[in-house]
Amino acid sequence: MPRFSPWHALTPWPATLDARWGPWLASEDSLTARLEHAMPSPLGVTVLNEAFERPHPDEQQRLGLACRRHVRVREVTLDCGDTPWVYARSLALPTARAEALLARMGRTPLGHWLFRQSATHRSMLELTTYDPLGVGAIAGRRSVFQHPDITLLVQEFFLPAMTTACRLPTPSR
Ligand SMILES: C=C(O[C@@H]1C=C(C(=O)O)C=C[C@H]1O)C(=O)O
Repeated sequence: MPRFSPWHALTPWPATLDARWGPWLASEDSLTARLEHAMPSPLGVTVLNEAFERPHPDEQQRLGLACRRHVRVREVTLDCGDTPWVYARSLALPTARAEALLARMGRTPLGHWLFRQSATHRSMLELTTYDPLGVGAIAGRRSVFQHPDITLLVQEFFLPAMTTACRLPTPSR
């Protein structure tokens, strides 16, 4: 995925995004659960990448890392049947507990685990809109989940198939 434009706080709401995006971008409940509710077919998880990699500079900064040391990266799409609706890139600080947790996650959405944990704290959400292929902008959001077992930066990008299926207006740049 090409790099995106800068991240912005949720407020003030960006002029590039119609207010109908609000429930998808600003809600703090589980996106997985929200998608499962909206999808006409069962939600699936396609694991694209699970690796030990250096974060991108903006990710390093958001995780508060002083240097670009390796972190655990998980990239998935959340699919409606065979069609990817959301691309998610999540980065965990590499601890034994985080490794163990992500190793057993596989095709289970992280949201199913995260939102069952009472000890989880979620940071403020941030938004971005960008046009990765020059064919129309997409919206993204990110936040950091803090749990005794894992510190996780979750970045979610809403793909055109979902925009169309949910009758949402295409973001502008
Ligand atoms: C954070 C959540 O989990 C979702 C599941 C993910 C995964 O399995 O890798 C990644 C990002 C999220 O969209 C959520 O449901 O809100």
